[in-house]
Order: sequence, then structure tokens, then C-alpha cells
Amino acid sequence: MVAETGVVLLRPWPLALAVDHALTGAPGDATVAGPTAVLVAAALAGLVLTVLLGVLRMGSDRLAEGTAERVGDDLRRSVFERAMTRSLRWHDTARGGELLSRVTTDVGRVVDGLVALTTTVVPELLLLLGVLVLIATLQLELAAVGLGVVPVLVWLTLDQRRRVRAAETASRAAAGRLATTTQDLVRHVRTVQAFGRIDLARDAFGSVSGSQADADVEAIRTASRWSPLAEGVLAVGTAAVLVVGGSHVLRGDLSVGALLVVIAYLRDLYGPVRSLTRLAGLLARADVSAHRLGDVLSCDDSLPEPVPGPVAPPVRQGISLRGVGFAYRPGADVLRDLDLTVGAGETVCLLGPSGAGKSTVLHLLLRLYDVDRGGILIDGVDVRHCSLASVRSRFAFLPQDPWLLDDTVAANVALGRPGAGRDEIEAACRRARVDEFVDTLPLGLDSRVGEDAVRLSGGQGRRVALARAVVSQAPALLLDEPTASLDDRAAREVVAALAAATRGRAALVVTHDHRVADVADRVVSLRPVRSRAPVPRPAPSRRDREEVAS
Ligand SMILES: Nc1ncnc2c1ncn2[C@@H]1O[C@H](COP(=O)(O)OP(=O)(O)OP(=O)(O)O)[C@@H](O)[C@H]1O
Repeated sequence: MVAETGVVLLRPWPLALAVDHALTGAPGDATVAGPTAVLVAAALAGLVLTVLLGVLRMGSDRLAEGTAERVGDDLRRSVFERAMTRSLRWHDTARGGELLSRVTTDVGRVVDGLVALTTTVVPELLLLLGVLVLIATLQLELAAVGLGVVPVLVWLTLDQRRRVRAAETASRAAAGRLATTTQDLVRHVRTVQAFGRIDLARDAFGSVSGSQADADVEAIRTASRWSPLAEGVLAVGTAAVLVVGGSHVLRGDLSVGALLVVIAYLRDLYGPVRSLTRLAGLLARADVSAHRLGDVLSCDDSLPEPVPGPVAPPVRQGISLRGVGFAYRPGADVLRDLDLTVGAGETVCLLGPSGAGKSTVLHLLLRLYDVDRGGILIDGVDVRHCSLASVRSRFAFLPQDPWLLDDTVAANVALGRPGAGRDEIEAACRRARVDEFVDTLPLGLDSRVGEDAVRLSGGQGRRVALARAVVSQAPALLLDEPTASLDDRAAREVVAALAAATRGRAALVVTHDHRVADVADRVVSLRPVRSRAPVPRPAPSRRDREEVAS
């Protein structure tokens, strides 16, 4: 870019040479070779400089844009990784579409800003400096006249930047809402169609799309206001130089060639000023986006863990909750003074009405959230004193809504244990009764399940997720409604599979299904914190029962 700027500064000189020494100079004036040779030399020099400039621009553009794209890639990865490790309390308040819009559009805008900064701002500033020095050496008075307009332009630019920032902030927020709504509607297209509420979806989408368009139009309007004003100011500067410079030429104290060079330099000078001020809008946009990315990157609200973190015990005695209190929102306790123990090798079934906090207990055991009061212990050691990864590695988890990758059945099962062999996957599939339907799939275990497991029934998806928990060698199992959405026969089979899957492990099974309770060693009922009504008695079971007030 420095070389490029040098060539731009040299460019007007062949013209000055031709005008002063071949066209307007006195015959024989300082030229040894004659006017024609000077003209040819000037033309050739102009040609060489132009070609050189083209090559240098190509190189610098490639380098800058390639680098900016790599920076964009790094930035995207960092934002994504940070979002993946941020606390669930943050995710509970954040919106998926908003994050998507930050990872895609905002990173793109920062990349655009970086490209503009490196390919335009830096060379243009260099050029500006070079031109200023050269004009001042040629004719100080002309330089002063030409530069008189620059302070006005600087003031206009700063004012413009402030306005563009405000408009862009509103536009990016609208884009986040649009992404969130689109993602939500597309994800639930089945429900929209089933209820015949395309009109509702259209209205919801139309409203956020319209707000986005309004915010964008306002941002464009704000950005475009600057252009005519700035052009007018620049034209005044050029006209003033022409008049003052022309009078110097008429008086004979400036050559025509020198005046042409000054005017060419002024054009070169105004070019950067013009593009710098135009870029103010683009840079303001990039700045707004950089702040939005900073929101995700800078805040450190991850769960605290000791560094280096001691490894969690191997669940030889069991896991327990001691006097646990927890609320998702301050003042709205979900669990209060909860005591619960699952011994090693014991299967405990957690029953309770909807909303009592059963899934929350599992989330706390996995340390997806930290308890507000009390503690969670593995073999008597508080999980907060162990590394997060080691705590989670002690558990295999089957969530209520198991997440299946858009990959093969085998790959989904293998997610339970990196490096699981084919025979182990097949064995886990047999124990979770996946083998009963997998043969009906076109490629058996190697069939893809589709996005959101659309090619599997709800029950089949749950069995694949159960096989994933089975293949894991974690000493403790946490199962959230393992028989939900299964028909009677499939549910009985899964219950049978559960008995095999939980053998020898500490297992906590959340369920409403009393058949699951039958395979448990102990059944615990959880009462909702605010419920004063008696808890409906669970169906009789051969196992011991206890009731805990959460
Ligand atoms: N992420 C969250 N943010 C705020 N409140 C939440 C969140 N998750 C759950 N809750 C609330 O916490 C309470 C307990 O929820 P939880 O899912 O643990 O109940 P549950 O006993 O598992 O219910 P179900 O049997 O219906 O699955 C509910 O009142 C629920 O509204």
C-alpha cells in the first residue's frame, strides 16, 4: 500500500513534464532530446505508472481482503465458542435468531469494515499526507486555499458518523428480531400448518420484516444525506484553487504544468477525503456490529470452576443433593431445602406433578446451573470444587427432548462415547431396542435421521437417544421421561431396556410412567414449592416410597 501511494503521487508528473517542457516551454528549453521525445517519454512513463499501480492495487486488495476473511472466520468461531460456553442463565434470556444474526451478519459487517480500513483508509491517509506535503512544496498559498474546506468536511463527517451509528444500532436490533422470528416460524412450520394459522405466521413475519425495512431505509437515508453537502464543499475548494492558481499563472510566477499538478493533487486529495467521509458510514456500521459481538465475547458469566480443577470422584458411594434451593428468577423458588440421594448402583425414580422441578434437579446435577443454596455432592465432594468437564463426564443424560444430529443412527449413538466401536454401538442399540426398527431404515444403522430427526418417529428418536446413554460408560445415568411419546408396547420394551441400562450405575429417572417406577429401587415424589394441596399418591409399587418437599 505504501508503494501504491508512492506511484499515485508520481502519476501527475509525466503530464507536468509534457506541458512544461514539450508543449508550452520555449524552443530548446532544457530538453536535449526535443519536444516529441519528451512527449513520448511522458506518455510511456504515464503508461508504466498506471500498469504498476494496477498490479500493486491487485496485490494489496487480495492480501487485505483475504486477511479480513480469515479474521472474520476467527471471529465467527470465537463468538460461537463463547456462546456455547456461556451460562444457561444467559441463554435463557438470549434469543437464538439474535445470536445467529450476530454470528453471520455482524461478523460480515466487521469484515467489510476491516477491508475498508485496510484497502481504503490506510492508503488514503498515506496519500493525503503525501499530497499535502507535495502541494505545500509546490505552492504554499494554493495548498492553504485548497485545504480551507477540509475542517468543514471533518465536522460534517463526525456529525454524520454519530447519526449513522444511531440508525445502524436500530437496524441491527431489527435484524436480530427478524432472524429470531424467522427461525421460530420455520422450526414450527408443522404446527403452523396443522392449525391452519399461516395468516398468523404471515402477520408475525410481516411485522418484523417491515420494521427491519423501515430501520434500514432510515439508515440509508441518514447515510445518503452527507453526499451532496460534501460534494458542494469540495467543488468550492477546487474552484477557489483554479481562480487563485490561474491568477498566479497569468502573473507568470507559476507554470501551467505546476498548476495542473496542483489540481491533479487536489483531485487526489479530495478523493481520499471523499472516500474517508463516505467510509464513515461503513465504519460506523462495522463499529455497531463489533459492539454487538463484544456483548457476546466480553461478558464472563460462565460457571466458576477451580483452576486447575480436581477431577470429580468416580461415583463409588453415590450422588446427593443437600438442602438445595434454586430459582431461575429471583424470588420464584423452584426447589427449596431439597435432600435427595442416589446410591451407587441404585435406581431412583423421581415422580411429581408437572412443573414440580424434576427436570431442574437433573439440570443441577449436570451443573448446567449452580444451586442458590445447599450443595450437590458426588461421593461427598461438592461439584463446585471439581472441574466442570469431569462432573459432566460422570453422567449420561437422556433429556426430555433429545437432540439428534442430522447424521446416521450409529453416529448419533456414538455421541454418547467418543471412540465407541461398531460392536459397542450395536450392543447399545440392542439394549435400547433400536435394533427392532433400524432394519426398516434404508441403510440400517447407517441411515441418516434427518434434521430434527424428521425421518424417525418420536419413539424411535427416544430409543436412539437411550442407546446413546447406554453406550456411555458414565457411572451415573440421568433420564428425563425415557418413555414419553412411546406406545404401550414400545414403552414396556424401553422399561425392560432401562433395567439393563441402569444395572450397576447410579440412575435417577424422572417420569410420570409408573411402569418405570416398577423397575426402580426407590421412588421419590417431589412436591411443587408453592403447592399446598396434597400431592396425588403415585400408583402403588412394590418398591419403597418416600416423599420429599422441594
Ligand atoms: N429455563 C427456565 N427459565 C425459567 N423458568 C423455568 C425454566 N425451566 C423451567 N422453569 C420453571 O421451573 C419450574 C420447574 O420446571 P421443570 O421443567 O423442572 O418441571 P418438571 O417437574 O420437570 O415438569 P414436567 O413434568 O412438566 O417436565 C416450572 O415452573 C418452569 O416453568
